[in-house]
Amino acid sequence: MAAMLMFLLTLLVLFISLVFKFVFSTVSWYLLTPRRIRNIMEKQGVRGPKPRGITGNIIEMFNLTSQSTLKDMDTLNHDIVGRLLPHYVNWSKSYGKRFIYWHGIEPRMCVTETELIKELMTKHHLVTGKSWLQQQGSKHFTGRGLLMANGEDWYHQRHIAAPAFMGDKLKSYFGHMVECTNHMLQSLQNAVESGQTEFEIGEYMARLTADIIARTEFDSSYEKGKQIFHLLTSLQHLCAQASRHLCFPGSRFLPTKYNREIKSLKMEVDGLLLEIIQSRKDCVEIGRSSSYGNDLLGMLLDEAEKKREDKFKPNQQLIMDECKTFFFAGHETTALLLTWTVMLLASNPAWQEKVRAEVKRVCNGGAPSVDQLSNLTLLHMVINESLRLYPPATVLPRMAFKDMKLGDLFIPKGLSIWIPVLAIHHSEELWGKDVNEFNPERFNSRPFATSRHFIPFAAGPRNCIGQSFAMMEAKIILAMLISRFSFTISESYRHAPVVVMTIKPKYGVQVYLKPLDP
Ligand code: HEM
Repeated sequence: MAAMLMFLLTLLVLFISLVFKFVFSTVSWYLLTPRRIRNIMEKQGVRGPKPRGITGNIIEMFNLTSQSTLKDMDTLNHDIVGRLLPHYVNWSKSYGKRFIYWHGIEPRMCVTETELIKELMTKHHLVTGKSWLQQQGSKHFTGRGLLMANGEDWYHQRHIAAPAFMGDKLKSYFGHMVECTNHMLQSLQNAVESGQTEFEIGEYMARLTADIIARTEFDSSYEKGKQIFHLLTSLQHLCAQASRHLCFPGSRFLPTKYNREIKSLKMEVDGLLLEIIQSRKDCVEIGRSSSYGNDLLGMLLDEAEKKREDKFKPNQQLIMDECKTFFFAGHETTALLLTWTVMLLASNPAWQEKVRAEVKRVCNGGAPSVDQLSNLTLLHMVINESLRLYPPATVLPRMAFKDMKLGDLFIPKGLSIWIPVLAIHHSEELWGKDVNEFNPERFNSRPFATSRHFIPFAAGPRNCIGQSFAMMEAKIILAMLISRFSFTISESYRHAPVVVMTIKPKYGVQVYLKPLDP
């Protein structure tokens, strides 16, 4: 009896301490820490809009962007910051260059000063990273893949993936890129021959870049991986709404329609990826193949095999997360870059002609060779200008995991620093009066191309791992497209950029295509 009482008492004490711990961490998480961070930043003169309960400023941001993107833009101009980041415009007017706002309970300090940004990206990459809210938001999408990894995990994952994007390995993708582009050009040609004149070029670019990433990184193809790609796109759309669903304590555990939908999609994608991974393993086990393959998936499987005792050895879930990360990061961003560039060239015929003449001169009328790519300087300038006006990643987030100094500021642990890339790329102060005009000439001088306020691929050790891959791909595709077709913007094109994780044309980009004489 006494033993029984003792047991029940222990259970009770355990239960009370668990409840106490839960209450304390909830109060600290939702109230004390945000309040502490706010006080510290206010004392340093960093202020911002008043947060509303646990939703912070999310509702205000949501209402402002819903309003500003309700209609199409009146004309085809590139003055898009007020449309896509209306909250940034309002708050920077009221509170200055540095301000703090609340994404739910997560404090985010917006910074546009280039010196601070450089310091943050180059010096503090190991003590800053992706926040809990961001990680939770993409937990069922790209999971703990490279894009969302932090600290030592990030370091090891980056180390494993980096060789896939360098030197000869990178050059080895060239042939695949040309082959996939030829395939797309042929389907455009067939459509033209059957009488079609208008094309939504975004669809073609999305399919082409999916095909390229599938072939180069996973030895598959768009057609083979179609089901995975569609499921991933649906997952991405759901995850883009995550912040609205994650504000409330414990909301991620509730069986809401949103949570159920997202989990079931994730299970479906993972199931399909598992089949691909298993079939690679089976090929090695039964002796049909001597290695897991030369692509990124093969490298990850090799690593999992090699480092059996290592705590950083990629497990099955991480391999699947990495596949999803590279597919998402490596296909959509490049497709958008290409789509916006076609829109810009279609509405700027003089530049289209200049680039076409350069491609003709450099490539002698054929597809470019890997060595000729660096001679396509005008095309390079056009791509940069497109990345400046429509950077696929509009903001760069970094959360401080330790107290640190940034310039003259003391940054407390738990504060997220947000770099509004789109606003920096459209700053009149940094780029001059013609900031919202398409003028690739501004990239003619080298210092501009490498300047600190041009950061479409981020900067420092945690920059885009696929930057060279993306630039090579974009140059090949645009050079081949421009030498086969001339294009003008269609009357049905509606200029309506929106942000759904990345900057997208809401209704696609419709162009008229005309085949050129060979
Ligand atoms: C025009 C095309 C692209 C743009 C504009 C772009 C932009 C970016 C940016 C801004 C980041 C930093 C994100 C952050 O830290 O929050 C990033 C990271 C990343 N990108 Fe790209 N990217 C492009 C193409 C690619 C391609 C082709 C791949 C792979 C094949 C790729 C894979 C990645 C990965 C894995 C990361 C995470 C790197 C890390 O955290 O260490 N990206 N990209």
